[in-house]
Amino acid sequence: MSPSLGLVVVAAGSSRRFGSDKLSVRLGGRTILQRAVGCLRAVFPQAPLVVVVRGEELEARAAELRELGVSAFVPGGEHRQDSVRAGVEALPLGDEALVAIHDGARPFVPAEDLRQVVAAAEETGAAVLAAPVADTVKEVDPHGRVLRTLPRERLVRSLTPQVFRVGLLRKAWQQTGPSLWTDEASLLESLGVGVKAVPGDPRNLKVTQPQDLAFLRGVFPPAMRVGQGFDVHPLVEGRPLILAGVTIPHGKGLAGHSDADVVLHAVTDAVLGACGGGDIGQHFPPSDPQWAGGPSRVFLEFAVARAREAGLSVANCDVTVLAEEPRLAPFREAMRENLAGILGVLPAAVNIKATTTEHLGFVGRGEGVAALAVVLLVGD
Ligand SMILES: Nc1ccn([C@@H]2O[C@H](COP(=O)(O)OP(=O)(O)OP(=O)(O)O)[C@@H](O)[C@H]2O)c(=O)n1
Ligand SMILES: C[C@](O)(CO)[C@H](O)COP(=O)(O)O
Repeated sequence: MSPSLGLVVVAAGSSRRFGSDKLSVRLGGRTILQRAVGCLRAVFPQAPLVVVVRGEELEARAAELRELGVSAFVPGGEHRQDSVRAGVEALPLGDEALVAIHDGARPFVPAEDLRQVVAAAEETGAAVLAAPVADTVKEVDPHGRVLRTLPRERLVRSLTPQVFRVGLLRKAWQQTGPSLWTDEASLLESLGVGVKAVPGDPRNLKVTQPQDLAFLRGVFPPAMRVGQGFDVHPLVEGRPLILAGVTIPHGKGLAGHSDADVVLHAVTDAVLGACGGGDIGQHFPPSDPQWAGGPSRVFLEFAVARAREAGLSVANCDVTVLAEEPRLAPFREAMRENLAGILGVLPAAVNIKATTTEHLGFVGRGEGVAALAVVLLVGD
């Protein structure tokens, strides 16, 4: 039995007005296209879903959307309406079925809006989501001279999804010539088909220009992940004391497999912790001779790269060093700058504190140095 509802997301545009690939921009940790497709998939988990993409992006988009149960990716056409047609014709739908057509550039559709517009189309054969107009709307001539003010109470902005009986669309495509339509509702209207406007959430915005993102970043706040790290190394004769990559003159230094930079180790664990990347020993085991005596910045660079792969970058880092001696205040700025450089942030986003333990415990007896770190990662 063929399905009663199919879904099409059009994503084959050129983002000309935006200036770069807008559908790949991340909002709250997911791309605009992932969010647009995800809105439909969440409400209709079983419906066949076609995503129409630019020919050269077929593979990349398939990878990007692999968890969303897309039935097929098809190449788009020159205009949005060509892409819509390619998507609808790729679905296994009879004339009586409904198809919901959605812009890949609209990342926010409330589930209830989607259910309402489909329900309206079941009744009428053609329905679109539509938002009220808040401004006074005027018609102007090509020179910008106002011709008239339109009656605002009867105006709405046409959104997507737009839902139609497939047979109505097929008939319309047969009957019309090469005219351009900015949406499928206008195509049907031109043939006298009644289209129901269903009130939709005004936050269902189509990303068209870069400034549209400012609004949507409020709808999808960035992901925030916090991580903590802790490390200890023994203080011994005959080793340099290296903290946050800075060599500090002192009679003793820290013992360890690498350069034993206790600060960088604690920060590495904090970054790994924040992005769910395990811990330093897992990635750089002390049993592996290649890290013997090596600089610990390699470990932190690895952790930062790991976070970046997850779409996260460092917002700030706070470190506490526990050492009875030497006094670290004279080296604090150098340590801060070095650490900031590795984390890829300004020094103002890094804070280094030092404290003794009042002669208590292994730190107090001068047997070792400990470091605690907290890192905040933010997504884009
Ligand atoms: N030939 C086209 C043109 C547009 N679209 C899709 O239709 C939606 C609405 O189009 P628009 O916002 O105009 O996107 P772009 O065409 O990418 O933008 P621009 O006109 O600025 O190039 C977008 O999801 C876009 O990817 C499409 O699939 N095929
Ligand atoms: C379909 C649409 O999103 C409804 O408002 C709009 O018409 C698309 O227009 P565009 O020029 O393709 O961005």
